[in-house]
Amino acid sequence: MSLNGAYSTKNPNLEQMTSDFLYHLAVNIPDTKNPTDIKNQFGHIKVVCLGGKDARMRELAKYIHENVYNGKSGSKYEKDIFEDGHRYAGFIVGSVLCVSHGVGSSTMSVVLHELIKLVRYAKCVDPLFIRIGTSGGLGVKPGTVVVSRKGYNGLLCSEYEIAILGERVSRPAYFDERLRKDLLDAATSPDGGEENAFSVIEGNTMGTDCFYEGQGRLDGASCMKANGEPYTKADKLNFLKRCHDECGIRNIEMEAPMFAALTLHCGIRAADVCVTLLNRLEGDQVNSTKAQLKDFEERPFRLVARFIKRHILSST
Ligand SMILES: O=P(O)(O)O[C@@H]1C[C@H](O)[C@@H](CO)O1
Ligand SMILES: O=c1cc[nH]c(=O)[nH]1
Repeated sequence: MSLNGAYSTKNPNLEQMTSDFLYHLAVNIPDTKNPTDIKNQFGHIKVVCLGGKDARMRELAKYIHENVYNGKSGSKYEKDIFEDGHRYAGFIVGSVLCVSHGVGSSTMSVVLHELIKLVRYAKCVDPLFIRIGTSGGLGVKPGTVVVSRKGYNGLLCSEYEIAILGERVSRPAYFDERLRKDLLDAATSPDGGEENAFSVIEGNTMGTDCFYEGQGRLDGASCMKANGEPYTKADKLNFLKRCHDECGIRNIEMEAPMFAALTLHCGIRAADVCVTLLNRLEGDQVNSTKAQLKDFEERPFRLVARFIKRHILSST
């Protein structure tokens, strides 16, 4: 399903707040009814790209400057605009904001809440949020880029569950269909031929709260089942095959259900675009060389940059 662009925060208390401080971004909004500075700085943003590492987001800003704006973005894209918060890094390049989110849903949800408020204060029009990440693949060649349909949690449910006021709250976790299709379209040349030297596929994405046991790895500090017995390679492969066959999961990372759920809840169109670093049916250790990792991490950049050129900048 695709959203209509009418996004909103889901918090009536914000209407009563005359000022706001986005603590982790160190962004001050002294007058929420008339946030002129915020509008001037961020009002033109059309795409917010998110990814785990500060350095990757800095690289992405540079890549977009060079490849989307042909070196003429006119932006100080190397300046970390959130550096005073000492938590996340942010870089503006043209109408794109690139922000790091750390590892996992808890660190990403903090920056996501603050960014959703930020785009709303800035009155950005139909901003798109795209996560540009890495993941472990399931039955796909390392280096494949997966554009997610739905996020699944580690219990194989497509939902994000959070404890709020001592109660379990569960929210659906699917990504925007139109945005996914536009991203997949950007993987092909106008005549329908494959432009990429790598595969771009759609699939479901499992996002877990743990890189090791949560993803069925055998190489964590612990490797135990619910009954306290160690799990075996066969147990792991059984689970990963269930993920693949029963749920259509093609990659595993640590943010998809939360990211899908919070953006959907607030009416923000979002996508998860992750490269797979390894095939988890073949192993657990991420031991790509530095050069391979650079090549792999750049693949989602290439897709998203082409999407921005084709679907965002061409319509302005
Ligand atoms: O965006 P990144 O590459 O950081 O995303 C994945 C999922 C976790 O955050 C992390 C685990 O290594 O990488
Ligand atoms: O296997 C992997 C690789 C990257 N990120 C993950 O969360 N899992």
